[in-house]
Amino acid sequence: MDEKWMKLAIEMAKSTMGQTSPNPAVGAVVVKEGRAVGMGAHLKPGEGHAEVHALKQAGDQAAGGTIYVTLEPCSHWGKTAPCADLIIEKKLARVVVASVDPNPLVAGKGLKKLEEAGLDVTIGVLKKEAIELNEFFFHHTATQKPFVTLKAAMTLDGKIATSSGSSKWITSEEAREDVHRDRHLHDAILVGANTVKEDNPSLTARLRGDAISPIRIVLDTSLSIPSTSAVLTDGISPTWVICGSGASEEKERLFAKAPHVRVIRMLAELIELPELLSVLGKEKILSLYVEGGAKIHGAFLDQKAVDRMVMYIAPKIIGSSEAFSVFNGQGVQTMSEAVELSITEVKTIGRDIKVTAALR
Ligand SMILES: Nc1c(/N=C/[C@H](O)[C@H](O)[C@H](O)COP(=O)(O)O)[nH]c(=O)[nH]c1=O
Ligand SMILES: Nc1c(N[C@@H]2O[C@H](COP(=O)(O)O)[C@@H](O)[C@H]2O)[nH]c(=O)[nH]c1=O
Ligand SMILES: [Zn+2]
Repeated sequence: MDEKWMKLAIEMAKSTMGQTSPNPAVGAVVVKEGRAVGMGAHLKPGEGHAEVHALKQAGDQAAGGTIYVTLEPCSHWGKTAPCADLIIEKKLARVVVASVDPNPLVAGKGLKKLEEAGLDVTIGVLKKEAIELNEFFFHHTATQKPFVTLKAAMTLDGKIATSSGSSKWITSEEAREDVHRDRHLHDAILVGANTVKEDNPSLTARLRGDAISPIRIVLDTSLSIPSTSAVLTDGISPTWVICGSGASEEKERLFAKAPHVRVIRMLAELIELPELLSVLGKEKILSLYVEGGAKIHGAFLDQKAVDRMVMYIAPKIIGSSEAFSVFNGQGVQTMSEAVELSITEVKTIGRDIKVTAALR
């Protein structure tokens, strides 16, 4: 029966993915004599944790019951009171946890507190599913840098635009909606100055129904994008323009006039990815969706700053040696240096294919 209740907790946590960052997505169910008496998920950073919602609903039926949580109950004072203490106070008899919380403030302390208070603690029920749920949170806790997903949309012959720069559209409506779903799941989306100049993209998650648009990050060493660009003027979601140390102060002031725009100046002349990722990590960006173009993709590949590749392939051929391929930059000279991946998913979306691969 443990799996049945943990499955419910995981389903609830899954439904909140994309809205809890920089906190993990967490689900909790309180069960008493075989019946669910309380359930809840963490809905927004700074608000109640999953356990708090579930225990509130359970009321005094929680005493003597079991609580199933997808993540180890926290034991520290963050923006909210520690859940481990609340579980003890409400006299639960048993706690079932799917995954341990890697946050150094919690890591094992919550479980220890519960065991010392005499509760029966079970760990690891549906652990794999629970960890997959919070891959971005666990990665950021371990590295202090965002989990990087690199996404490209290409023709069957590996091009992202014709020699004249035409690229609308390569993939179909359904595939582009799938992209918007992935944008919703990431804290930030990143493109280079050339993509802004070529496509003037909005980089928002415009799903049928509701979606959360990520923070839009534009790598623009010399602040060269037009001040009329959609990302600078539409005010739909925050835009952070990253520039080199030598970019014009005048342009910086002009861009930063819009309330939703921030200019972040790097220490180096050129934007170095390791510095960028640690700056974003400090800004609590747990996940970064790198949408292009070829120069950006080349830089992330050359510097091995990618955790997952998502390739959309359309059944179209455009040919020409002048057409734009997916990765500019250095690349490798011999096949033995090729970047090795393991393909984790292949699926068709409408007439396109989506290939997801993890770096080995
Ligand atoms: N050209 C294609 C893409 N092109 C992606 C570009 O990098 C840029 O993000 C687009 O112009 C998206 O703009 P917006 O944010 O929707 O306004 N991406 C895709 O998945 N398929 C394509 O065919
Ligand atoms: N969201 C969540 C937990 N999140 C844990 O607590 C930290 C955030 O604390 P606070 O700033 O107080 O919200 C977060 O980094 C993670 O370690 N823990 C839980 O017991 N249940 C929850 O539902
Ligand atoms: Zn908590």
